[in-house]
Amino acid sequence: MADTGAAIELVGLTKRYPGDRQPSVDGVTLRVDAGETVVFVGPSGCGKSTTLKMINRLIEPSSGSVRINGEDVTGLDPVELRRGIGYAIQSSGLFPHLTVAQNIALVPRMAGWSGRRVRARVTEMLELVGLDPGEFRDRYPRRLSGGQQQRVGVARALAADPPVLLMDEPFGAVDPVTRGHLQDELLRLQRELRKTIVFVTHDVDEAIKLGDRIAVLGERSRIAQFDTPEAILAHPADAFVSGFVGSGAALKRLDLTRLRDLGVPGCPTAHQGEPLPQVRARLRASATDEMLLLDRRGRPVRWLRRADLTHAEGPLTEAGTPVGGTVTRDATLREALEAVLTDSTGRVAVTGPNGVYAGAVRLEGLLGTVRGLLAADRGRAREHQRERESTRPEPTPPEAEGATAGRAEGDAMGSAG
Ligand SMILES: Nc1ncnc2c1ncn2[C@@H]1O[C@H](COP(=O)(O)OP(=O)(O)OP(=O)(O)O)[C@@H](O)[C@H]1O
Repeated sequence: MADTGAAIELVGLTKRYPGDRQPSVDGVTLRVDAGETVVFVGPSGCGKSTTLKMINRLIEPSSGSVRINGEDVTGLDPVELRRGIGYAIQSSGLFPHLTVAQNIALVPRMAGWSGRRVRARVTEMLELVGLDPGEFRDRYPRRLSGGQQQRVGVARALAADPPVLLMDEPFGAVDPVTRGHLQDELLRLQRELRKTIVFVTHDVDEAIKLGDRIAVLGERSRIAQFDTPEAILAHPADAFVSGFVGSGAALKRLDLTRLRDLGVPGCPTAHQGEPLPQVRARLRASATDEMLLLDRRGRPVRWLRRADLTHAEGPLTEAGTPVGGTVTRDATLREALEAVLTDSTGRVAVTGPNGVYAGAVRLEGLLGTVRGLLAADRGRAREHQRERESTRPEPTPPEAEGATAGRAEGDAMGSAG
């Protein structure tokens, strides 16, 4: 049975490595809700990994606390604690002398599961991450590609069904295409499992794609902004965040919404074999100049304009122009925009399962939708900011400011979400 997420609270979490004058992580305060994916993103060396490893106590905090479902974990036995927290890292961290199955089975075995239950779980986990158990179970890690190793790493992290999953650049070591697939897999898994995930990356696009919320971290893990990807793109809190988010924020935003989220607009359709006068009448009665001809299985095959129908004499299957590219209802707005921009007449048919007609999008309509979306994001982000400002603590007296500035900002941002 799936153990779904647990809330995580970091309170004034600080790490000063021995011999360092400055802490590497300075007073991080934030809350990750149960079942949420929060991504820590920030420049190299800002303390993302250190913050993450303090959650499962691979690194002991110098001060501050971590609470999981309200319980302070700094008092727990670290080994016991780590059994309840999945952990996936960039190099996959697989033991080279153990097979795939043995690697995945490690934590369930330590937790005392029966051999039968462990074997069933290994099979289930391999299927979950898209690897054929028969083919991969008995392989050693050296006989896997980088992407396959990372999948096994994720399977191992999930094997004991922990409510919390920590992921430290888990897809950092693979090519961009495989990385995209692994990200899609994680999104799919997360829709099913609803774990609480803290994910570290320095790739802002990855953060935008995967995070329910993103914590943009600056030096010493100071929280520069903690908000939804939409709000961060629409309204970066300061120059550091906008510099980090980079150019093209509006285009990045288009990746966050899929056509199906918006409801795909329809367009008039005709079926092969329908009488021509009936088809002409339908197009005349519609507000548009063009319709889609569907084949016997309901798949769009040709675009028909009024003039095509006026001159049509033979079967409709030879009238008009063939449907070139189509997009599915799962396409992101960016993919849909790309498709209409490359179509010579600025429209594209949308399909559902089995290529069946689901609607059509046009350049003008899509641009209007995108403008509306960006304006709504800006409105919401401004609203968030006003809320944050109204809950910000009273200004610190000048003499104490230097000592607590980082902490106070972390508190204000952390409580905002
Ligand atoms: N074991 C350690 N001993 C001393 N200093 C350390 C140790 N681990 C990390 N640091 C220092 O702490 C700071 C933060 O490191 P950390 O690995 O947490 O950053 P990061 O944001 O995850 O970086 P990256 O994106 O490059 O992995 C760095 O200045 C690093 O040199």
